[in-house]
Amino acid sequence: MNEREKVILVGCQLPHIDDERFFYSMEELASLVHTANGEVIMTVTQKREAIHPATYIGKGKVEELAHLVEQLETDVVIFNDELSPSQNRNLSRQLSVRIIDRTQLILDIFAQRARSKEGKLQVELAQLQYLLPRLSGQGTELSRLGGGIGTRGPGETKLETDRRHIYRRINEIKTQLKMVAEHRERYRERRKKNRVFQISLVGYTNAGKSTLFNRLTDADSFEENLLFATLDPLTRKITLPSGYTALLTDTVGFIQDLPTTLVAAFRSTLEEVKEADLILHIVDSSNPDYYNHEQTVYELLDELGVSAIPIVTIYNKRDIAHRNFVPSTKTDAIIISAFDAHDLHRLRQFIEETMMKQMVHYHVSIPSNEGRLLAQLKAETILRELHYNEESGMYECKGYIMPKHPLYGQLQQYQ
Ligand SMILES: Nc1nc2c(ncn2[C@@H]2O[C@H](COP(=O)(O)OP(=O)(O)OP(=O)(O)O)[C@@H](O)[C@H]2O)c(=O)[nH]1
Repeated sequence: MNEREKVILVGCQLPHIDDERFFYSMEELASLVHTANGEVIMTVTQKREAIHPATYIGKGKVEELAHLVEQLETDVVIFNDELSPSQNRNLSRQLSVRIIDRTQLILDIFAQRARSKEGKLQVELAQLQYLLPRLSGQGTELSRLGGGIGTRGPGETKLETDRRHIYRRINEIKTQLKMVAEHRERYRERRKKNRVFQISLVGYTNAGKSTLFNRLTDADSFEENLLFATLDPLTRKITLPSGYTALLTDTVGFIQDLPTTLVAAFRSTLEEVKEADLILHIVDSSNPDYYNHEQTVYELLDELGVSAIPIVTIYNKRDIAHRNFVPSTKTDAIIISAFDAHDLHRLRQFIEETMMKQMVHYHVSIPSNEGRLLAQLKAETILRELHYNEESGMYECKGYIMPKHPLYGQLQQYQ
């Protein structure tokens, strides 16, 4: 979508969707349009028993819409759902303006935002998969125009070339994606060997993940008041109050009713979460729909098969929390604002304490000539206490270590 295009939003409320849900989903669509740089000038909604098979909304509503499109000099009409290829065609014809559906809009945003090679490839794949059935829809029409029975119209020939081209590109992308995945696997193995504690940030889109990621890691990741600012996992070091460093990974924000083509494509960007030792679930406490957002994230995590990984909840945006907000999670939780320095300090402590619950306590006496071991304890474990005992000539160390860490075995001899 081009900058500041004038947009009319269209939504259809079916009997099983209550008013509140419908309202939020239209609000979310408006946010998506804002993210894509469009300007919403009007919202048109209709209550229906079922979607109209030919035009999505009813005949009268289409006429009303056509009128508005002209009157308001609209550039684009965006539907809050995925339109079938024929609905899209019929509506384009009757409204004589560009028609976009929710899937296409999300694909557009993903395309704008993808940064890594893998992200870009996945978006292109999803775009081509979206395009394929729509291309064939157009084809029947073109071939009808092009020639009689049994002959091949020019449109159809072009269509087949296009289609062959798309299939070829899809295969290329799949091969490249495989290579990228293999590379990631090797990288992951290396990280695992180093036994670093890995933390993943997950959450509904716009919850504040990138903001927290930046503030916790002192690195400038992409952060904006735009949905989906984060499309690719980013990993950086986080230093905790004891001086222990862990790895923190930011992930793609999730959204309800993500188009199926995208769920498949984007799941692999969440693969990193599977490797996490701890998941931090960020929730936007200022969003009135926060409870459903939480459930959406839980569902996704369940699908990913990561229910065995410890998870804690961070309720963010305390400064503007919604008046009805009550923490609803069964997990350990903390309420913070990413903009408050003191809260960030509390958060670091909270994270460290949570990590300690997964570690085992150690108390060892290290001879003073074991400088290397001491340095390792400082960097790779949570070292809570360290003092030199003059009498014994030993360093007394107390702290917490991951049981899977190779140092754990080594420490036994110094107990
Ligand atoms: N008032 C307030 N705003 C916040 C807070 N944390 C983040 N924000 C704002 O919320 C918006 C979204 O934050 P992001 O960090 O981009 O959100 P995200 O979860 O990474 O979003 P996606 O990349 O879309 O998944 C930005 O405008 C932030 O400035 C907070 O504690 N209080």
